[in-house]
Amino acid sequence: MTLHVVPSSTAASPAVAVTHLYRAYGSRVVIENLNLRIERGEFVALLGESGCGKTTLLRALAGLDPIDGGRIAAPRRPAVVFQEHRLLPWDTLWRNVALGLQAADARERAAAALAEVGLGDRLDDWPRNLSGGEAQRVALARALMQEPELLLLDEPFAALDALTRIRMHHLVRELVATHRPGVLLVTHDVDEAIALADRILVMRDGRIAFEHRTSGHGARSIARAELLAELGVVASHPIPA
Ligand SMILES: Nc1ncnc2c1ncn2[C@@H]1O[C@H](COP(=O)(O)OP(=O)(O)OP(=O)(O)O)[C@@H](O)[C@H]1O
Repeated sequence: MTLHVVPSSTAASPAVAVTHLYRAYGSRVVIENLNLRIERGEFVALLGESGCGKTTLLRALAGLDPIDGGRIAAPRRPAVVFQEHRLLPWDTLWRNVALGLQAADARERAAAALAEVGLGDRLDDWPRNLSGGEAQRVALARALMQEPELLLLDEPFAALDALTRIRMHHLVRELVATHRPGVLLVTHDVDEAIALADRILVMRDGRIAFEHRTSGHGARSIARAELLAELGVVASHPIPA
């Protein structure tokens, strides 16, 4: 438990640079010599079998867990959106988004962030009145308030119904195009990764074992087959088209 997230300096620096990362729980090594660089404005998705260490990596990048070796260089503390919204039930939506910000314009800034996610008319509403999709919109607004250089998304759409998930995909693409943070999305959904990411990583044996750059629709079906094979999902009975 030695090194941790250290600030990186120049404007040209990436959203995050990870070198030789190592993390173990007792004798169980989960991350070993992992290297990863995400540029600002770049959308990266991380796939991998259950238990391969995706959440462990994300929590280390977020500064929520210690690391046992290597280096994580980030210009600023990353913002995180989890699968569950983690809103405070006793605070109104704008106060949840403002995160205790004491500035005189805190309400105004929270209102702008909520407007960006389509909830500009719900400032004084309460988390209990939100649908699952709306709650995740508020969680995204709260993350954007931090003006992150790196946005970490830990399966934020997994609990949503299919249509809401597609709407959220459009929204998150828009927000990333506007604010240009680097993004790391942990997901189990190969199609979600293909729909959203510029670059898809597969984690295995504690490191990044495979990398795919998405480019245009023609390449997407190839990418899907390739990614499923990397994830060890091989159809013994191909589904007819
Ligand atoms: N606090 C902990 N103490 C001990 N072992 C842990 C702890 N957290 C995670 N692990 C172990 O580390 C490994 C990686 O877990 P992690 O949650 O990072 O995997 P994951 O890829 O995110 O899995 P999933 O896709 O199922 O969420 C697992 O074997 C898990 O049991």
